[in-house]
Amino acid sequence: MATSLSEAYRDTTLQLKHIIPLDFDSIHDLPESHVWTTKDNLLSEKPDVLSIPVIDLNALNATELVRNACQKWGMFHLINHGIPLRLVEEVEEHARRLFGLPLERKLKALRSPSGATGYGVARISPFFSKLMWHEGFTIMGSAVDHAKELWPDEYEEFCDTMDNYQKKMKSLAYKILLLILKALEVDDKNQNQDQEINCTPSFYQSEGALQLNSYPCCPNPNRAVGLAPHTDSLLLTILHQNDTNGLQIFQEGTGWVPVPPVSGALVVNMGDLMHIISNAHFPTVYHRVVPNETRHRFSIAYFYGPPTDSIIAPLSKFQIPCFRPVTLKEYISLKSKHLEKALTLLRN
Ligand SMILES: C=C1C[C@]23C[C@@]1(O)CC[C@H]2[C@@]12CCC[C@@](C)(C(=O)O1)[C@H]2[C@@H]3C(=O)O
Ligand SMILES: O=C(O)CCC(=O)C(=O)O
Ligand SMILES: [Fe+2]
Repeated sequence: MATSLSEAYRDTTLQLKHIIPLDFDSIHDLPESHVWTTKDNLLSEKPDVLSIPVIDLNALNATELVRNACQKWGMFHLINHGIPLRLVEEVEEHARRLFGLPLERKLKALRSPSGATGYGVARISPFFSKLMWHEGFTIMGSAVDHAKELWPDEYEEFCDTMDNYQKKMKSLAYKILLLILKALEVDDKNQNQDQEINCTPSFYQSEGALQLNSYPCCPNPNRAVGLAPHTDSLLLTILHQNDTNGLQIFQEGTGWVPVPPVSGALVVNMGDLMHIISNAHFPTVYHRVVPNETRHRFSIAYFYGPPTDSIIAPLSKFQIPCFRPVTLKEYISLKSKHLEKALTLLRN
């Protein structure tokens, strides 16, 4: 039987100190465990002129706009995406309610050491000597087991909303994937075009994960890190951010560029698997979150990928593939051991 996404994480057991978040409610000063040094390049204001493009999903030239955005940034804001604003607001409200619970209640839904879902710090935590000003809640499919742990008598509304959001995200992600494949000119000039998309089994089915992120107000934001620099592992990520700044992406030659929220838009970013299938034409986005002294940031990220046993390789139109083929399951294991170096290890 095929391995599910959560099962693919089973071999990567984490220690509890890399799962349990801080009790943010009881903290008034930044604890030493969360103080990052200046060499972590925390302060980096960049010119406001640089901004991620905003793309209308229904624009006639959407493919071209997506191609340019993916090449230059690996990221874009998407408008007219068809996800009802009310649904996005509901998911955000549920996230606020969840993270607003007392720590002892949130710990009832703690991610298990070999698990992938539930409450906890980011999976990348073991790669850093300092801890992040962040707490997260990961959902893969039904959230019912963890929701019952949080709210034994009133878990249904949370589950229904998360199911509905994941369903809508999945179909939006598929639409975006087809647009990106078109932007990669899979269908250009040669007869193989649609064949390549349609013959790639991994594009028919998919696996996804929903991550609720919370970055509470931080007593000393200049010395703390919300989410440490990382790239997302799967094909693409669709992100909603509340009206609080914090997300930044790294641009070679420029440095850290802020990605302020655009009202009603979702942020789409390329992940490692897209970098592989695009034969490195599209960058995987290196990004981080900086905390805020007065505002509590929430974000909702949907990670979209192929089934874990499908083989990911540069599209066959690229005659000199710069990566070797890999299954998602193998890639998850490589990433859990080597973080960003995982991609380099796959280079031909
Ligand atoms: C499918 C997934 C992507 C993710 C690991 C996860 O199993 C669910 C959480 C995701 C997340 C969110 C915060 C940043 C990140 C690097 C992490 O530590 O957990 C991503 C993971 C990823 O893209 O590899
Ligand atoms: O909060 C954010 O904007 C970023 C979240 C993120 O990078 C992630 O969940 O992978
Ligand atoms: Fe991310």
